Amino acid sequence: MAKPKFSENRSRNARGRADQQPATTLPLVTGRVTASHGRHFFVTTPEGDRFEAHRRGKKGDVVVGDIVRCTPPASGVCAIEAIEPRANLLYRSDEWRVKTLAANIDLVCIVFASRPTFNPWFIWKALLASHQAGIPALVVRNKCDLPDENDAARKQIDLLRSIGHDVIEVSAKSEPDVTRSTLLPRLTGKASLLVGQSGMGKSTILNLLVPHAQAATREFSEALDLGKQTTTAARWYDAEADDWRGAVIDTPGFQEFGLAHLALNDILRAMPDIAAHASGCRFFNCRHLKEPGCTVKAALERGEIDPARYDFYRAVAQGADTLPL
Ligand SMILES: Nc1nc2c(ncn2[C@@H]2O[C@H](COP(=O)(O)OP(=O)(O)OP(=O)(O)O)[C@@H](O)[C@H]2O)c(=O)[nH]1
Ligand SMILES: [Zn+2]
Repeated sequence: MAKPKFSENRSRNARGRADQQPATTLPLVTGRVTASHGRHFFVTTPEGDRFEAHRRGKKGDVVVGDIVRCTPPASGVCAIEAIEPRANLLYRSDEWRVKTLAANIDLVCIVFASRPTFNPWFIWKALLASHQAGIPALVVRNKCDLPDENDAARKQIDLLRSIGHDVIEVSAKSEPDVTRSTLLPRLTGKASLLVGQSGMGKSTILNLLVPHAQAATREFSEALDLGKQTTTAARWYDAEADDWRGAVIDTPGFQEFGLAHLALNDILRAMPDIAAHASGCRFFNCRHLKEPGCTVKAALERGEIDPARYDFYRAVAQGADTLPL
């Protein structure tokens, strides 16, 4: 997994500012942020101890997956003093703004199924966001036991594979053992973030991989007195089963990936089916939207680009920065 430098107690994140200096002289405890709700966090140490944490100074900068240094817990609660540098950071967004989703992820698993009807844009957005964050992605088609009306799932898999994405097909509920043995070789030793539209089978897959996940969720809700309230933050579950080690990060109530931070170059790099036609445009900084003499538009008109993919490209590119290629 991209790494918990648990034993290190360095101060390179403290940046020498007074408000970031530890308020205690006792040695700091290092751990992983495994859950969050507003300004409350759960930090888990490498020994498996878990305690509630608050960010010193009430900064909104802690995200699930962070390795943090905390004051030794008093009555089960500690203060997060510093965040270790992150290997990567994924974003999500809602209607109003872009927010962080999770840090230090090794693999993004994008789950979809033929029922309920999936939205290809969700998959494509997740692929863009993963690519931009520099994290490999694995597309998981679940519920293969259900009929695939109009072959929508099959066509999607063919498209994704044709542009170089890794896709596996499972039936988490009807074939749990096969699903587990298909997933484990890909997930072992990694921190894998599960994303998917509601009802695609994320929870079923999570419970298959980390059987204690439900109990851990209950414990978290009780400790923070959340009741039935759901949270939009991710949750990190360490798996220490006999047959595998790794972590699975669940994203309940997940809405959208934040793509507002993407530049045109990022989008094209993550869409090779569009980028393949993006050489020879009349303008060197062509955005392949309305410019005359555009080779992407010409390829679209010749039927060499999937119109649905171009529509998606256009929607995302219209919100992107204009950087010359
Ligand atoms: N037929 C079939 N049903 C499945 C499969 N996997 C999950 N389901 C069912 O699909 C429904 C939704 O599964 P969940 O695991 O709750 O889906 P989710 O993605 O976690 O949904 P949210 O909690 O809303 O985000 C449940 O009724 C599952 O039993 C499968 O492989 N085949
Ligand atoms: Zn162009």
